[in-house]
Amino acid sequence: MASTDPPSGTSTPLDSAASSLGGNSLTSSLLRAKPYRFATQCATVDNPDPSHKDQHGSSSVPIYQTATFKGMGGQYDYTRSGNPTRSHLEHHIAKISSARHAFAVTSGMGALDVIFRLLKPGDSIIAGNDLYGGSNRLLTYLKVHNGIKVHHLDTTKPSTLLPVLTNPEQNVTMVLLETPTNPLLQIADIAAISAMVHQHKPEAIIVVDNTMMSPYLQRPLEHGADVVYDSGTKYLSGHHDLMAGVICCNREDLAKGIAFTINSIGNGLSPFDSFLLLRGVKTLALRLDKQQATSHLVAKYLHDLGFKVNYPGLPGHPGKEIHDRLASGAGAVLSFETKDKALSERIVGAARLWGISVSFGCINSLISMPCLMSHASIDPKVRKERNLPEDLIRLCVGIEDPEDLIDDLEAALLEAGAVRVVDEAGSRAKLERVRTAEETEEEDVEVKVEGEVESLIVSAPGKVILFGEHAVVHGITAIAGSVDLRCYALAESRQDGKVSLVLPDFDFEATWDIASLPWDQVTSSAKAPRPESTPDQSFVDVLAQKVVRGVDPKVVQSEIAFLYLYMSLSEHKRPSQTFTIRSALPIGAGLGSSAAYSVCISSALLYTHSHLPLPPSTSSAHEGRRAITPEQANVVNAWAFTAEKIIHGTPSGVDNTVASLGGAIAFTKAVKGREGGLDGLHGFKSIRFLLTDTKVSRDTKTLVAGVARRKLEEPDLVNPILKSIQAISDEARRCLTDSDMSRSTQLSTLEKLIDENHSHLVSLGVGHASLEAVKAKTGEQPWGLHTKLTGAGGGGCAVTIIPDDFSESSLTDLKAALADAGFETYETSVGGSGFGLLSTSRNASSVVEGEGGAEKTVLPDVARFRGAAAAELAAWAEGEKGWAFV
Ligand SMILES: N[C@@H](CCSC[C@H](N)C(=O)O)C(=O)O
Repeated sequence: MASTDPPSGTSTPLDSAASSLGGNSLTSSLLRAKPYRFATQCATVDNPDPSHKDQHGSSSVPIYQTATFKGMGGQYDYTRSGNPTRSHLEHHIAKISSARHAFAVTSGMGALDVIFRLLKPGDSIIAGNDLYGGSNRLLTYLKVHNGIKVHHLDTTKPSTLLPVLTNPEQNVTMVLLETPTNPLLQIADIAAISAMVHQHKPEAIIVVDNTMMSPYLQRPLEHGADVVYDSGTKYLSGHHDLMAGVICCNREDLAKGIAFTINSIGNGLSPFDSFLLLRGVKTLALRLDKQQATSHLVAKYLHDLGFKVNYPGLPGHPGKEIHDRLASGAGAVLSFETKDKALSERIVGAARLWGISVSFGCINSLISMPCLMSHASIDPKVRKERNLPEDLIRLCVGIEDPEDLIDDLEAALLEAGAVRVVDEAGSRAKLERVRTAEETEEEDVEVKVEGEVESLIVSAPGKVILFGEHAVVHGITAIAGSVDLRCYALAESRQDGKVSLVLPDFDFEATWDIASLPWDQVTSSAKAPRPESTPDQSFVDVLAQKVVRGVDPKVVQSEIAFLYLYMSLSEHKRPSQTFTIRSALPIGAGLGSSAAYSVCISSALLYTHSHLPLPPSTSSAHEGRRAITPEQANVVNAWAFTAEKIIHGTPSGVDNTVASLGGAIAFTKAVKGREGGLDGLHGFKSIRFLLTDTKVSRDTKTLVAGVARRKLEEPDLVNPILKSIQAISDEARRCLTDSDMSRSTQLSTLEKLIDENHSHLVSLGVGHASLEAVKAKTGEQPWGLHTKLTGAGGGGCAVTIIPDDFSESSLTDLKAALADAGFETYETSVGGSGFGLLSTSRNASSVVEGEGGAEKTVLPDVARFRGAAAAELAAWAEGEKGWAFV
């Protein structure tokens, strides 16, 4: 193993004496202090031990072709444990890889095996679903023989890792990334994934296979990875005349473990191969520059002919933006599809200059079919599941003349019948790709176009604060629960390059040209997988100033939140969609309508933009409960919180959490160094409430500020009230979660707490005559019910608990009496499901028994959804089967 000190000529700070010199000396000192560029670093091999001089001054590192070393207590004793030629190589590799430690072993797979030995039985590893066949084979071995759980996930979408990462039953200790992947050249955001993994699983190690890029183009340790390995057989050596693997890391503990394994199993690189590899590395930059330049030409050539080409250097590559951030070039491997396996075989067979061979990185150009060669060890069924096309051709571009390479490829394409000549004039005949018979057939029947996304309906509940409003601002616990008045969003795909937001309840509709949206404003902080804790204000400002169409401030905020999430979650697909959003919740009545809206847009976008996998479809409402995992709900909640922040500035997070997760929660805000927290209250049966909207509008900000001012001016009055409210919330929490408490005791306890909390709120100055009127009416005989204001007070809504045995006729009478007094009532229950999802696609919609027992697929009645009055939406949703809920 080798550890690096700053390489000579790389970063020596100017000493003070030099800086005091003038003229030539200063200029020369400055020049000497400049770090060497990569190509120079490659070509200059420093001695790992600067005090050691070769006795003959050899220009090239000698091959210490010896198994043993004489004497005792010296640096080397046995070549398995260490060898001077290998040390030189390892030192050199560490230097060019931004690494403190480097190790050279006998192959790339040998390197991965050494790294995998950091795992223990019971550990889980996350790896990509597009990865080198040999890595897949070794992972399968670990799964079958070593008790290690392996999760193959789509690493191009970091959010898909979250459910496994945050699952307490999965002890994820390693995440293995390839980027670009082999053979589909897909991009994984090393920086985003490393940050996410380190946040959720600080003990997990991010390992990156950097073979495709080599340290010249990408140095993953600089982006947060913990361990990087390369098959040295490829670009590092460059000539396909040796097998080698290298491992780099910065962490001492990992370096120790790796060194121990290499010495124990004895797969350190031999002296002769170390010499050869060191020689190859010297020309790495030179070779790759040439290979990469030609790769761009070849990729463009194939793309222009009409083939689907995978190469991150092509403008339309879906991961290009991320790749350009991580790496300084697209590399020299590309793959393309012909849509016909036999045709691909003919092309490969017809190539002459392109040698049919596995591997890549050689100065000679190679052509291969991954499914028959490098990835043949992956079960064909698994290859199919992972969308690895059997017809895929991989090209590894060498240093030959680009014209010769393109000529040879063109000849092979023509001979195989993959292209035909359409115009022979000019120095190069004009060709076009011949569509396969299957493709032409498919085009006739295929209705789904590329870029189309799933259409679906989502819904999210509103919330009611049962206890602790206002006091929550001052660090007192609030208890809030979901209400079964919900917001609904229908997301439909279209194909005209436009996106629409339709809010029928506001009589609002806007359509934007997707291409004309300000995409340059979507900074990495605003992007998936997880939103930043604060929305990007300059992005919000641009949307507000240049893009939104509405006039009503509520509509404007909803538009901005929608566009912010749509653009942040679009990544490169930018799908054409229409979002129609309806709400059964009264707007601005303190029932969390904006949070329900935020959860609807967040979930609809996360699912239709494939950041989250759709839950399995279900045929009954009951089966759908808990079909959406809490991990997915947390991702939805995080983006909904961003939308809430855009709409409200600094919301507490209670509303969106209840709208995402459902049930009830106890929320305590962190105040003055005291820790806050948010706990789900589990195990209580939903409770019926009557919500009464007084229709008296009020300004929440003014009411909150009023309580704060009173607290400052009259601390002796306000502080004891806050203390009592804390006691009320504590008792409510115990009562709601005590499974031994009888239902009647539970309800009567809540009634008592409702009365107490209401009188405290009145003392805090947030009562209102209209609320007192509701309280008095509901408390009258024969009803005798208990009511409190909910939310900001000063008008808005009151909440009345309805005992289980309260008769329907009494309820009808009460509602009529309240309506006569000018109030609007909503019957609801508290503590139901969080957000729900109903797929409208052909495959995932519900299947019911039709005439004669035959099964038929029933699509949701979207026309009814659009046309129903707000009060009828719940009945419409009830009638639709196949909902999945949190
Ligand atoms: N028969 C070998 C195939 C090696 S493929 C080598 C290389 N990593 C590539 O992607 O071409 C095996 O089964 O491992």
